[in-house]
Amino acid sequence: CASSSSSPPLAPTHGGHGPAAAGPGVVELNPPRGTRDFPPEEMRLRTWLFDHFREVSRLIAFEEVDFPVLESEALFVRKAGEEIAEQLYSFADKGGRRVALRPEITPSLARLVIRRGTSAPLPLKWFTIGQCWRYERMTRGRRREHYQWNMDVFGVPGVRAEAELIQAIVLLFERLGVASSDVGIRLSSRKVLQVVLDMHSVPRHLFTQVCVIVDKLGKMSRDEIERELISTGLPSEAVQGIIDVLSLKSLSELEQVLGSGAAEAVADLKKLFSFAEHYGYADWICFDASVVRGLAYYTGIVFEAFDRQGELRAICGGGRYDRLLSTFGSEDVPACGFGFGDAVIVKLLKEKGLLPHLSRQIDDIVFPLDGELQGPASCVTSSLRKNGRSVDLVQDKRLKWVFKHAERVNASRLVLVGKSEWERGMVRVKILSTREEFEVKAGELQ
Ligand SMILES: OCc1cccc(Br)n1
Repeated sequence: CASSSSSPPLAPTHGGHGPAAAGPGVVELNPPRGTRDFPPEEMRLRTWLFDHFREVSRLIAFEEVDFPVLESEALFVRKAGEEIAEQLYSFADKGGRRVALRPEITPSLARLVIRRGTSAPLPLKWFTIGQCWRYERMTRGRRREHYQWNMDVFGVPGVRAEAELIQAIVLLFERLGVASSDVGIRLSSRKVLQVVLDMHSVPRHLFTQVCVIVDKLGKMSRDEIERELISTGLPSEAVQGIIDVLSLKSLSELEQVLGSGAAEAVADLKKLFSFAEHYGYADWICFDASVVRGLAYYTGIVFEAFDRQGELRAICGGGRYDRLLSTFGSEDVPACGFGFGDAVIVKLLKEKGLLPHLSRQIDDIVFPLDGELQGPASCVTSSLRKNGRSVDLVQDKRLKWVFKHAERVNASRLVLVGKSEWERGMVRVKILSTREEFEVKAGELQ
């Protein structure tokens, strides 16, 4: 009940007047640039998608965790030139502390694993769905926030963790009606790139920077990639070696070109392909040496889901990060995980005609036929809700409006509380699908 002088009036957006022209004292009604509101129809789609994320996480026996959207900036400061670090949504809070709206969730997961220490028996299989942020100059008009489903495994050094994660992704796609003819999962190992750099005596400290640059393949021209690689100080023959290896499309080619140096990477990949056969998702995955992903901390298998028509950005992506925890001053724990954003998948579903039709659904509408029956109507409503029925108690409307409303919200029943029926302890029930109508004792209505 703030007085009118203390808060500027919100521009009227309902009642048919439309938003007032922006001007002094009129609050901006759009959400901050790059962010979204979720009105009911959008929220139903988001809830539908997140329910699938949750159900798949349950199927793979992952536990849900959560974290603050706001983290210490230090959690994300890395020197590898990642876009995610360059676009960090960071600021000094009122206490002068450097904080950031998280751009990703993996560092928070790692922070909690460290906090929990050895009290948490390994392996840990954790998932979360959370909003992530970036501060990008709006010149590109891209979003500044999205929601990401993350699934991460801590304490499993072998690729069977990656095999579990890839099954989660495949199960999700299958639940949404996406087939392996629509989407593939390309995978490789960063150990491949490590071997190439070692072959050319490139210092190890350049590894993460090289990976971040190489990940821009497909988004930047090959010449630009080569120029960026040269600018890190790589000798030109190393750059050529990298570009040549990235075009390899089979493990046998990889073995031929890299020889025994790639033995570990090839063994990991062969084991993962073997697991894929046993899980039954082999037709979803393919080896692609150009996959490196753009996060500095990946150390092994990396993977990303892509639309086979090649029109969209990666739908999800992830990989192994066995040395992230030591960057936070802790003992390392082998780990791998993926992030699955809420935007590209919806674009894919739209393109494939796979978006669900999600309308509002209410079990009962209770309507008092005149004013002094509002009390009894509330009593009937309360009893139905305690029995688990979703009830819309409608007041101060004409009956014609109530029938229209019942149709709009796909109500199953209309419960009319009328004077003569109530005096006999009864209410009138209309089954809206069959038009069947009957009286029932108010106390027995379920
Ligand atoms: O995938 C990179 C990213 C991070 C935070 C927010 C958004 Br939108 N996109």
